[in-house]
Parts: sequence; structure tokens; C-alpha cells
Amino acid sequence: MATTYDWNERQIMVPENEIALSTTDLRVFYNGTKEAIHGVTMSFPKNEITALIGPSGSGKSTYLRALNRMNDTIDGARVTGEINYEGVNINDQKVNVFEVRKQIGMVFQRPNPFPKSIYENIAFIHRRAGVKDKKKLDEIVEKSLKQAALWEQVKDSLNQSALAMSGGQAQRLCIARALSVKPEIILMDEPASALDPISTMQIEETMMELKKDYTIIIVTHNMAQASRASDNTAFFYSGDLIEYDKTSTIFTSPSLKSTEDYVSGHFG
Ligand SMILES: Nc1ncnc2c1ncn2[C@@H]1O[C@H](COP(=O)(O)OP(=O)(O)OP(=O)(O)O)[C@@H](O)[C@H]1O
Repeated sequence: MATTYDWNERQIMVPENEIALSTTDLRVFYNGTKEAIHGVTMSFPKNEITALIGPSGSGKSTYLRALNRMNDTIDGARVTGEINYEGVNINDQKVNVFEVRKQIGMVFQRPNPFPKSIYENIAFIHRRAGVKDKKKLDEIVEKSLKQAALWEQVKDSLNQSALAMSGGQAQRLCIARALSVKPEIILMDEPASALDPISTMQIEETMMELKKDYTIIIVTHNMAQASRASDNTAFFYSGDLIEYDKTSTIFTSPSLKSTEDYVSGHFG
């Protein structure tokens, strides 16, 4: 017999540690009226990894994209409520969206390197922003490739095309590119879903290393990945945040039956 859930139940953690980013009553509408996110209020602790999980269509990517105003790029999308970052509601239309995205970077599901050399994939944006000194550009490239754990593999082939890289390497190049502008927060939308298990592990190890310096929010369908790599887990269903807690709690003793069934693969 199918289990029925009370979807009005909520169990939302209030983190004890310093908060890097939070949302208050965040709603996202598509095509003017269709409400895809129904008023999500939650906080992301600094220097921790938070995983957003939930079935397909539950709104994880929509919510993630709202956090650095990427939904602004979608025709007909509208976001209401607050996104609080360093005392500012960055959902305010007066806030410069390019500045927001410098502070809150994003890595997408499919690695999307530019059709340029490995070096240029990182140097390009900085040169365009006015950095002319070759030594400075070299430093930026080296530092960000090191942070993304890619430097040792590519330091002798920086002039080769990024399009010739493996999927895992290309994704780490995209992580390096995101890091090179020195964000505080990195949003990752299923960053390993197009990768083989070894590359997936390497991305997870890189994330664990990066959380010393960054706050990471990741969407994943992979329950093993969420339980291995994240500190906090948020369970979304049908545009609502249902349960949010420490990852160990969500995976071993969640408060709600729906969460337990989802993480153990009984529905969704
Ligand atoms: N650009 C868009 N225009 C209209 N509706 C959209 C758009 N993007 C997403 N939606 C709708 O918003 C809802 C949430 O979708 P979203 O992609 O955020 O869910 P998700 O949990 O990330 O799913 P998945 O795990 O399959 O990526 C769905 O009903 C989806 O059809």
C-alpha cells in the first residue's frame, strides 16, 4: 500500500555556526504565475557543505539558481523574498547582479569550458577585467588550478585546448575558473553527474578541501554523495523545503517519514 505523507510537516534546522547566506520566504515564479518555490526560509553555515536533495522537479536547481540571481537570465522568471548576504538583501533589483555573481559563483552540471586554452579559460575573464600584467595572470591561473587540484596534471600543457580535457578535468577547470574571481560561496548544480566514479570522488575530495576557504551549496541526486560529502542536507519536495538538518541526522534519524523514505530510496 502506498504511504501517504503530511507534506505540511516541516523540520527546519537553525544553524548554530556563523551564517554565510540565508533566504527568507523565497519564492520563484515561472511564466509570471507558476510558483515553483513556495517560500523557503533557510540558512547556510559558513565553511560548510550543504546538499540540496529531493526528487526530480522538486525545485532544487530553481532554488540554487535564485541564490546568485541566475534566474534573472530566464525569461518570465520572478523571484520574491529575501536573499541575505553580508547584511544586504541581494534580491533587491538595485543590487548589481555581476557583483553578486563574483561573490557567489556557480559550477554547472555539464563542464562548460570555453573553446580556448586551459590557461585562457582562467586568464580571459581577468584580462577582460583589466589585469594586464602577465606575471599577475600567471599567478591567478596557478593558484586557482592548485585550489581545484588540477595544477599538477596540467601545468605542462596550459596552452592546450580545454576542449581536449577529460570530463573530470574539464569540470575541475570550471571549478578553478569559478574560484579565480575569489567568491565567498560556490553553488554547484550536480557537478559530478556527468562524470565517472573516479572523477566524482576527486570532485568530492576537492570540495572537502575547498570548504576550509569557501561555503559550498550543492544540488545532488546522489544520496551516497550527499551523505559522504556534505555537512548539512536539505530535503525539497514539490517546491517546499521539508526537512533540513545535519547530514548525519538526515541519513540516520530524520524527523519525518517522507525524508526517511526518500533517503532510503523508497520513493522519488
Ligand atoms: N525555465 C523554466 N521555465 C518554466 N518552468 C521551469 C523552468 N525550470 C524549471 N521549471 C519548473 O520548476 C519546477 C522545479 O524544477 P527544477 O528544475 O528546479 O527541479 P529540480 O528539483 O532541480 O529537478 P531535477 O532534479 O530534475 O533537475 C518544475 O516543475 C519545472 O518544470
